[in-house]
Amino acid sequence: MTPLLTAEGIDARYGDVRAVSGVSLHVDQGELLALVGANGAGKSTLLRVLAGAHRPVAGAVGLRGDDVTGLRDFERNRRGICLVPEGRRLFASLTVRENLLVGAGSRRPGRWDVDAVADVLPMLRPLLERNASQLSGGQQQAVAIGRALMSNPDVLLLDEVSLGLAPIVIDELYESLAAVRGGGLAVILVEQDLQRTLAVADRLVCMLEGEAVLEGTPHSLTHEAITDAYFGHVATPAGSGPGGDDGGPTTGGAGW
Ligand SMILES: Nc1ncnc2c1ncn2[C@@H]1O[C@H](COP(=O)(O)OP(=O)(O)OP(=O)(O)O)[C@@H](O)[C@H]1O
Repeated sequence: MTPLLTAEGIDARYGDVRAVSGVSLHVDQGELLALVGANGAGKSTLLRVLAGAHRPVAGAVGLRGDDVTGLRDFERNRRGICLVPEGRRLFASLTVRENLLVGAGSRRPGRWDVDAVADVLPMLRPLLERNASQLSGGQQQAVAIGRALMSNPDVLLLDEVSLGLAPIVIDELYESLAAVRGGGLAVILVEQDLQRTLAVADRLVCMLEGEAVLEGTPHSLTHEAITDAYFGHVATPAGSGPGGDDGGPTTGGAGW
């Protein structure tokens, strides 16, 4: 079976800064692939390369076997790749409903309209006529996800959806994500909270200093292997385990 979305040998830079180096990965229809790694590992850059928002210096992006490397972000959006970037980027002067309708611009056929979005993101239903500037962080994130769904994507790229949000709001967003995934949608998720990631991911790829250093299913990988790949060392020094202050993974308070 041809994977839905592929990256082959991606190199990406910001001037002299090498952000992604030789990364290959794929996601299948209906699969949730988690991208994990420390701050600066290259996860956001890789998502932007997949979405067409950052041009790689080498490598190729494929969608259903077609090479889409030369297509711009809006062209890839029309073909079913949609990025929810870190930072939400809503139109502050528009209502929630209007922000959602902006996402429908690609006019791809599919199941998503304002009502269907409000069904899976119920916190939005009472807010549809409210101005986006009046929303909490969690509500803004829900709008950003809903706006992406309105484009009827085949693959959704989610960058740090839970950043800065209260745990109860994150729980609600993850419940919505489970509802959203029906119907074969593929998701690539960047998330700092490893415990949450392991609970929802079908497969994960760990990045370190721009490279993909570990890949497998949550069941096939030990916590030690993930932690070592995350930090780039073989043994975890005393006092610097996951969830510490060194930019490492957070575990939502539960040890693993
Ligand atoms: N706009 C930019 N200009 C210059 N360098 C950048 C820019 N954005 C990212 N970088 C650098 O590229 C590298 C990869 O960053 P990237 O944001 O992709 O990593 P990340 O894994 O998503 O980290 P984070 O979790 O902090 O977002 C880092 O060294 C970062 O400093």
